[in-house]
Amino acid sequence: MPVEEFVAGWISGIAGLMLGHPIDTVKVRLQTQNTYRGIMDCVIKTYRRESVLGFFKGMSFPIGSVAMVNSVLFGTYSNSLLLLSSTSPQERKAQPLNYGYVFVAGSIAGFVQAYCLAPFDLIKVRLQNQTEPRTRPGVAPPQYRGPLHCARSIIQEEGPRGLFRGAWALVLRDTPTLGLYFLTYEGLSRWLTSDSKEPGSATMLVAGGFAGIMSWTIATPMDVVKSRMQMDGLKRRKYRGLLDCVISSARQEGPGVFFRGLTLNSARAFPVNAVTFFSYEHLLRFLS
Ligand SMILES: CN(C)C(=N)NCCC[C@H](N)C(=O)O
Repeated sequence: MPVEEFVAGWISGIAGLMLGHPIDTVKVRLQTQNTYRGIMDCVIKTYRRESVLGFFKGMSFPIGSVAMVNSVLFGTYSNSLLLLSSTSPQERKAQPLNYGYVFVAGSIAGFVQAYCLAPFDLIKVRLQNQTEPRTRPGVAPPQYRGPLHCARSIIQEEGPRGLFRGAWALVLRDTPTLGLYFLTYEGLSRWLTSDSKEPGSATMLVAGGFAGIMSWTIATPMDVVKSRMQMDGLKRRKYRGLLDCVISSARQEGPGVFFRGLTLNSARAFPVNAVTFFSYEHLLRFLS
C-alpha cells in the first residue's frame, strides 16, 4: 500500500488548518450560539472578550489530530482509487480518469475519515464554544481546561460513546461531499491542464480552492446539524436524535438555520483547500 499520500496528506492538513482555524471558530459559534447578530458582531465580541487568542481556541489539538485525519482522507482516497482503477498515481496522470471511480473513492475516504474525525471534531467544537476569557484571578474558569481535560470530562459525564456524539451527522456530511470534493478537484485540474502535462501550481490552487467551496456549500446544512448534535448533551439533552435536531431547528428558527455559517465556510474553504492541495501535490512529487 503506497504511504506517500498519507505523509503528504498529514503535512498539507497542518498547512490548511493553520490558515482556516480562526474563521472556523467564528463559524462554529454562529452555528451553535444565538447571542451574535452576525459575523462582524461575533468577531468583535470574541476579540473584545478573549483577545486574538479567542480565535485560536482549540487549535493545538487539531494540529495533530485533524492533520492525521487529513492523512487518512488523502491516503484512503488514493488507495481506493488504486483498487478501483488498478492504476498508480503516476499512471493516472497519463490517462483520463474515470470520474465515477473518483467519486466513489472520495466517498469511501469521506466515510472512513468521518469516523476518525468524530471524537477530535467534538472536542474542537466544545473548546471553540467556550467564550470565557483565558483564566484570570477572580473569573470562573471555563468548563474544559484543555483538550485532554475535555475528553476526560466527556467520558466521565457522558460515557465513552459521548465522544461520538454527532458522528452520524458527520458521516452524512462527509461521505457524499468528499466524493464531490475530489471530483471537483480532478475535473477542474484536468480541464485547466493541457493533455499529457502535469497540473501546474496555479491549477492546483484554483482547483483545490473551488473543490473546497463546492464541497462546503453542499456540506453546510449537515454541518449545522453536526455542530448542534455535538453541543447537545452538555447539560440537559435538547434533541432526541439527528432527525429531531433537524425538525426542531427548522421549526424554531426557520429553514434558513441550515445555511448558518455558509458564507464563512465558503470564505474559509478557498484558501484552506487551495493550500491543502497545493502542498499535497508538491509533497507527493517530492516524495515519489
Ligand atoms: C466538505 N468537507 C467536509 C470537506 N471538504 N472536507 C475536506 C476538507 C479538508 C480541509 N481540511 C478543510 O477543512 O476544508
